[in-house]
Order: sequence, then structure tokens, then C-alpha cells
Amino acid sequence: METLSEKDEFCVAAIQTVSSTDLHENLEQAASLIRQAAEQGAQMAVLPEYFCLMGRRDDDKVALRERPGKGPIQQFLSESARRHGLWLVGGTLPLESPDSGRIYNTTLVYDPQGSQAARYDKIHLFGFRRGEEAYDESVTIRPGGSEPQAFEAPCGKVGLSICYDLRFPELYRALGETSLIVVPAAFTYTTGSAHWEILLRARAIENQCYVLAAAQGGKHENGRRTWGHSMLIDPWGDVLDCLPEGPGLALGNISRSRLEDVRQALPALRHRTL
Ligand SMILES: NC(=O)CC(=O)C(=O)O
Repeated sequence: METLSEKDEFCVAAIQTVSSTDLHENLEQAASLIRQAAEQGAQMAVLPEYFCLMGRRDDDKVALRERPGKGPIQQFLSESARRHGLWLVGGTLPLESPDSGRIYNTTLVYDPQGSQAARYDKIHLFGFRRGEEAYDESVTIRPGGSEPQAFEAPCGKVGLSICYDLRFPELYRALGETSLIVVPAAFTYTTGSAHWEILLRARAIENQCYVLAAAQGGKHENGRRTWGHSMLIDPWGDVLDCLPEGPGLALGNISRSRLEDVRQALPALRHRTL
């Protein structure tokens, strides 16, 4: 495996989708964007939360649940990683849980050979109520255990998190030092316009690492509107690329020397006392 010490830059892409209520249509959209990412040199691609379904009802995703290691969504992810020879952080998909009416909202990671390299079940479940807008993920989703999850890639350690997790900085501290944090997400238009970029940049600055966030972004068939603004942020907190709305990519390089420069100039990670 070629690592960053041999070659300083590792190209990553956040894929933004506007997913519909149709699984096959969504997989086709994802397939085309993964191909575009690979053609533009991405060695790792991240899909957004719920890339395979933005259902009309909250429990539509429960009907789509798969057993670990089995099912069309997992097959699609594994084959896509292998076909394009890239690391694929598979957004989220519904995996069965011990509860009858609830699923895990899970990120699976595949290596360039198509083998599963990591699994993370969303820990923090979104709840929001204001005016007509109301969300309560805990009705259909069982929270994951409190263990943070990461995997090793050629760019170094990659920490996993999903959407609403972004509001809980203790999760990222618990991951330890990472080169990159990935955030598949589907932030609402309301909360995203207020908080999304600030939260992402804060996580990059306080953990002195790259943050790659892949979002849903646009008006969905189910009436929802998501904020989009998929982006790559560097360890100084600068936004390297951002896609405001619509399907597409935010793309850029992870550089070991940039990570080291920021950590050396401002050794905040070493100054922690708690
Ligand atoms: N949709 C989410 O899980 C989170 C969100 O929109 C927010 O935190 O705001």
C-alpha cells in the first residue's frame, strides 16, 4: 500500500446527492458520482447519509434494512470500491438491529479490493422541532454503542462520524489523533444554514486534522430540503473546496506535510491538560 510518506498527497472526494424515494435511482446517481470522483483522481470517496433513500415516511428505511454482509446496498458499495480501486466510505445504510421496528444507521467502509474495512453505527440521534419542522430519529433508529470507530488508510488514521454527531466534540476527542475525520450527513436546510460550516471548521481546528463532509443538498422528492455544502477543510480550518447545492463533488488533497506544519506551528494537541 502506497502511503503518504512515499507520496505527500492523497486525493479525497465528498459526494453530494439529492436522493429520492427510489433505491435504484439513488444507486445509479451514486454510481455515476463515484465514477466521476475516480476519474478526477480521488483515492477515497465519501457518500452522504441516506444516499440510498430519502423516504416519504421515516420507516421506509426500516423496510430497506440489510443483514450485515448481505444485500444489494452492501454489494453495490463493495463492487464500486473494487471497480474503481478506491477507499469508499459508504454514506449510511440501514442495517438490522435487535429492535423489531428500528435499524442501525450505519457507515460501512470498503477498501480498494472491495473488502469491508470498518463499521460505525450512528451514536447521536437527531431531534428537532420548530414550527412545521419536526424530526425524531430515535423512533426508527437504534443508537450505536459509545465506542468511536476509525480505520487506517494511506493518508493515516480516519475517524468516522455521522451528521448530528458533529455537534458532540467529545466523540472526536475520544477518537484520538486522526489525519482525517469523515462526516456523511443530511443536515436540514434550517439547521445547516445556521450551524454546518461553523461546526465542521471547529472540529478541524480543534483536532488539527482534515474534515471531509459529504452531504445531501437540495429539494427532495419527499418534500424535505437539505443544506448541502459538502466540503473539505484543512487542519488550519480553511475550506479547500465546497459544493453549495445539487449533485456533484467537493474534492482536494490531504497532505501529511500540511498536517505536520499546522501541528508544529500551533501545538495545541500537545498542550491539552484534561
Ligand atoms: N440531520 C441530522 O442528523 C442532523 C442535523 O440536521 C443537525 O444536527 O442540524
